[in-house]
Amino acid sequence: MKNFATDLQHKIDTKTKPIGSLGVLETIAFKIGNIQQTTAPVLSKPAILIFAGDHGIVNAEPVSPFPQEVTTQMVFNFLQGGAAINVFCKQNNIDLKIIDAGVNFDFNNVPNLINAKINKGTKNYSIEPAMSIDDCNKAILKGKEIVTKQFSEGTNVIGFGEMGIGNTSSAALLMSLITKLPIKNCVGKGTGFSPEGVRAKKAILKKAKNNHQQTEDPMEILAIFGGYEIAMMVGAFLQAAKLNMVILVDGFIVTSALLVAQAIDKTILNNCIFSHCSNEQGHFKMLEFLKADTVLNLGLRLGEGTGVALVYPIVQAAVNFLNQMANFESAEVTNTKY
Ligand SMILES: O=C(O)c1ccc[n+]([C@@H]2O[C@H](COP(=O)([O-])O)[C@@H](O)[C@H]2O)c1
Ligand SMILES: Cc1cc2nc[nH]c2cc1C
Repeated sequence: MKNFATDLQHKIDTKTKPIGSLGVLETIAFKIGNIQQTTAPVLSKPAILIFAGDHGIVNAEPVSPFPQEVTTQMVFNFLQGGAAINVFCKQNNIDLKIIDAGVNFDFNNVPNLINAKINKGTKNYSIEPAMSIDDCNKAILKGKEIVTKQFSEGTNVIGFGEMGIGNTSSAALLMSLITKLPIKNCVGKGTGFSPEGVRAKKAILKKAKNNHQQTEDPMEILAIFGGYEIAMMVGAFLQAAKLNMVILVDGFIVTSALLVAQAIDKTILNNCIFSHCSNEQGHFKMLEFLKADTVLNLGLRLGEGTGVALVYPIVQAAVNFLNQMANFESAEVTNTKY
């Protein structure tokens, strides 16, 4: 008896094209068909959720060339439609939501901003855990709740973006603890540090890592070194997989949240498509750890979910060829004899 995967592969292989000639689009089509367990998958109401949060360490140590207030300023920029992610979402008809996960500013019911604030930024993990386990859990729950709401609005394909000055440092620490790679392989220039800046950042983060009891528990690692936006994305990943959505994975910080989420539940990876390889040194090794192939390699290093917004038309094209192309028989095209 033939199984489902064989039927799906047969449908892909009998389209009017040489076998394999649509390359990565064929891999994507197979993956989405497999997620939805159908040979005629549908993508509905694509959405990107941007989680924003501040990091206590930023005001104490030189881990970013930008000051903390840029997180707040960029949240206003997202709400006004002026950021890169706004432009790309508009171009590709992607629903965009902005979430205050833990920004160090009182927004006081600013229209269109989803208020999920747990605290006004994390604590400085050079000296104490960034979050209490309790607050970290609250963030995870909020992330789950927000994804459930988006799903109830009809979304079955989702991506996450983030904004948080200093969050490449958190991401590097999470990466180092989960992959067991040394800090030096996980730290990069972030928003644009000079080589000297990166050197100092590595020394600060190595010291911060050694200031805490080493643990292998993903929840503890997240609470000690994470951020509210990262913890909320961990919850978002877990819930999106539970709801069997197609999950599009963005750059370095978003993938660090996925590293934590997959340490809690490995099966999440079955639902993930990786948009791009970020230019942040460390992302490539993160992807290698996850055995993940990416679709784009555009030298992106922005975050916000921009890789996801840019890859979406290609993902849609994969589903469209599967649903709309003729096959050799229907189009009466002669297939290979050999
Ligand atoms: O997504 C990426 O690969 C990425 C790589 C480097 C930087 N970023 C963005 O830059 C910010 C963090 O950089 P930093 O230098 O402040 O740690 C944060 O807002 C991220 O969205 C994002
Ligand atoms: C300007 C700016 C825009 C960003 N978008 C995501 N991270 C960012 C960091 C900075 C500094």
